[in-house]
Amino acid sequence: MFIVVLLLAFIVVYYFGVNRILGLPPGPPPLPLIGNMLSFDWEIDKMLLAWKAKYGRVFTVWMPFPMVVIGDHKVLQEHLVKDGDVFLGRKNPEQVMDITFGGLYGLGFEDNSMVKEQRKFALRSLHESGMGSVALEEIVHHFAEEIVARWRKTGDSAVDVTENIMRAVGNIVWYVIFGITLEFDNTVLVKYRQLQQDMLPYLGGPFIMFLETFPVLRKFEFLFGSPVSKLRAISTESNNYLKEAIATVEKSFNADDKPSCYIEAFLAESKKREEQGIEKGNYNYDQMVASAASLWGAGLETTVSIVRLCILELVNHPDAQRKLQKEIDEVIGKRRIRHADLKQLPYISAFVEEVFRVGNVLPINFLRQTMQDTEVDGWPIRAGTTILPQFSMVHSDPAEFERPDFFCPERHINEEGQFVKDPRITPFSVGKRSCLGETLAKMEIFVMLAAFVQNCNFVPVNKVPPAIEFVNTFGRAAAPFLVKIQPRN
Ligand code: HEM
Repeated sequence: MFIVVLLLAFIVVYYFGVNRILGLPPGPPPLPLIGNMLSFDWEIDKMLLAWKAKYGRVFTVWMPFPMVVIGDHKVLQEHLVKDGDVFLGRKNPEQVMDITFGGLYGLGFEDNSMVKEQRKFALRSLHESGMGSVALEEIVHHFAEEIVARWRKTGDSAVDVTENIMRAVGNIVWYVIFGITLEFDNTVLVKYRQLQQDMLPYLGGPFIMFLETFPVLRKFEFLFGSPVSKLRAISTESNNYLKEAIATVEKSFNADDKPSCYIEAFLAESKKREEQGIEKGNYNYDQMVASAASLWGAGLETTVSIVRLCILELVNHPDAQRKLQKEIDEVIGKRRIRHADLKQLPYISAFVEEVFRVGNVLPINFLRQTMQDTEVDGWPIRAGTTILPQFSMVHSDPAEFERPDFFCPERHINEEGQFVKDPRITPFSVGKRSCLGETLAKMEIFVMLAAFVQNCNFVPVNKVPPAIEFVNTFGRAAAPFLVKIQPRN
């Protein structure tokens, strides 16, 4: 009896007082072990906005470990941008990284001690080997035109646009990593992508989710149907695709040539260190494989998701589609559209900005970790605290955007008809861990969308356009939909 009373007293104190005792900002009361997980809803931003209304613009949520949520534009700018180095760390999924890559490697979930060096190297090498270049834009055009040619032949059929977009975006990321593209119908990328999808049920399963908080559970995996060994088997198979591609780059690699992709730049740095007798440090094979996986993982589904959503919005908003086509017809005509033309195309900029606002491709942003003691909005925050910079909450906050669920590119057009960039819309996040591929993603999305509407009309299969519904897992994407594609003259 005494133990039961003690246990109940502990639960009550924990429920009402744990945030205060730990000096964390207030938030929904958590339960021991499971935190706020019972309240979890995949409509994450709606759930978080309700808590923001109740607890303030900085609050604590336990999933099941505590994280300080920032979903306010001003606070994000004031702290994550101005104090970038303080918010540089990640709360890394250490167990998942150990199972899939043998440790904290890659770009995104690397060890916090190597983030500055590896991020700087990746940014420099991606730019030196062509990210943002006209040559890469040519490749995007090539794939956009291949898709247009295929779609223009689809006649009266109902088309799922996903696979063609995936093949194009997948090839572009592959090119950035390995310096080659594959034939459009080559199945390697489709198979590799399928393996990533096969991992999702295990990654999202309760056992793996709890493993991060209670690593001791790994000893009892036999009780849970061995999700760890299944995850390890799939990731070994998928890493083998990357290892084969790396081996091909190694065969033709010449250290005297300018690197043409991320892997060549990595090999060059590693060789330089070897020749100079410097410790190879983080320029090792495991880091190279995991970085390739990070670039693919971060660059594929995100971009595919936004391009698909552009098409879904076009079908749902025929007026917007006509405006885009009119703008392109008047400014560009029939010639190939260049990324540099964007300045003269305010409506397409506004359309993409609005897709970014409603798209929110990461339902929960990557978690950060404070590198030193600091304060956020008046709350003292200790080094090592997990931070969730949930910028997407800003995008769907009715206090920031009138009728946030309503898709309206005109929000971003001023009275003079010019596009006005809204600083509150930050789909690539903010601060020193923001997206590494922003330049590439924006160029891909613009070039593809422009080529698609210049050459095709997207119309509903029936009279009513497909519903705009989202499927949330680790990424957020529009549910499968079909459209009809009519060639424009
Ligand atoms: C529409 C497309 C994309 C969107 C919306 C997007 C968005 C994001 C977001 C929100 C983050 C997390 C930032 C944070 O921690 O706060 C991120 C990280 C990252 N993205 Fe992207 N991304 C896109 C495309 C790409 C592409 C094309 C690449 C490269 C090929 C890429 C590479 C990365 C990497 C490596 C990181 C981890 C950065 C770090 O941890 O320092 N992303 N991205």
